[in-house]
Amino acid sequence: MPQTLPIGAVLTAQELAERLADTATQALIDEARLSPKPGLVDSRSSGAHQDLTLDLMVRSARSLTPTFYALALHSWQRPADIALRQEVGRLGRTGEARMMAATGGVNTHRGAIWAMGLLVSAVAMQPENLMPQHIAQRAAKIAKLPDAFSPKKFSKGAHAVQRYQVPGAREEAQSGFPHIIDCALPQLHHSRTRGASESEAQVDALLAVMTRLSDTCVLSRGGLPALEAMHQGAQAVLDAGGLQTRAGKQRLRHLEQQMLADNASPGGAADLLAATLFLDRVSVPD
Ligand SMILES: CC(C)(COP(=O)(O)OP(=O)(O)OC[C@H]1O[C@@H](n2cnc3c(N)ncnc32)[C@H](O[C@H]2O[C@H](COP(=O)(O)OP(=O)(O)OP(=O)(O)O)[C@@H](O)[C@H]2O)[C@@H]1O)[C@@H](O)C(=O)NCCC(=O)NCCS
Ligand SMILES: Nc1ncnc2[nH]cnc12
Repeated sequence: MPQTLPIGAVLTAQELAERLADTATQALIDEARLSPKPGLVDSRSSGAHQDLTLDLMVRSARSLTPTFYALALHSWQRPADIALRQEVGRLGRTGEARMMAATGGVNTHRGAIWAMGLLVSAVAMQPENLMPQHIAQRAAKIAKLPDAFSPKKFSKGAHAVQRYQVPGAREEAQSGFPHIIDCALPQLHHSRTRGASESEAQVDALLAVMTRLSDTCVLSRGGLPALEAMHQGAQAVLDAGGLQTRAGKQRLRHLEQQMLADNASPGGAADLLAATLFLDRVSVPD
């Protein structure tokens, strides 16, 4: 069962930062190991990826602990203002550089650094207010502020957002992580309540995100047909009762075959699942 993090006003900034950094890192590792995940790296295979392995994902996650620690420490009891936005942006870019150094230049967790980094900051800003929706709203406030030092360079995500006129990673954060708050967390709780095992409940939470997210990784690799196939396939698994049921497992195998045929990987949904696991472990219920 997931550990509840006993965060309280009694923790020093350093103690809180250490706990948040460890919890964020573990959430990334748990996401990477979770199986079966269609198209993604998991404990069975590298999914649709040629340049990723589970070992690389775990190494990448571990390289990010100091970044999450620094984000928490610098955000401790601070308001969401331009100064904090710039600090968070600088630390996030340092994290991206650490990740690239740890993986030999492979992008394993860029989207995760963004989502998890903002949520780690948001917890540390107000550690006495730990309702998931409130944490996500604080993260959104930082994400909406401009970062004058952000380099203007090409990204596949920004290209997909423009080409398909859909929200991407930036917009997900700016709108308060609706796919975590309205899809993944409720599904996680629902599946647990229905008696699913912890890993089945986590896969169901991933699928709940995959039913609706405009995942720019899927769009970049397979365009709109691949995205629509993912939405429908993930919904079909949940309609059959999720991973807990025989029919759900069968439909998941079908979704996986479809995604591999499309060369599609829901990297954005995976990042949001990791962020969901983090929030599930540090927040208090609404
Ligand atoms: C705001 C940034 C996230 C930059 O965003 P942008 O869209 O411009 O850039 P991308 O570099 O494309 O990164 C976006 C990543 O976000 C994930 N994602 C995709 N869709 C969504 C969505 N709808 N909602 C949320 N998250 C989403 C996804 O990350 C995962 O996929 C990565 C692998 O992607 P890619 O390199 O395309 O890989 P492949 O398909 O495998 O490539 P090939 O093999 O085909 O070559 C992986 O990293 C996952 O994490 C998107 O990739 C943000 O980065 C930013 O502005 N940062 C600046 C620093 C900052 O301000 N930080 C503050 C907080 S710490
Ligand atoms: N498990 C995973 N496989 C591929 N890309 C990812 N991005 C984040 N988690 C991932």
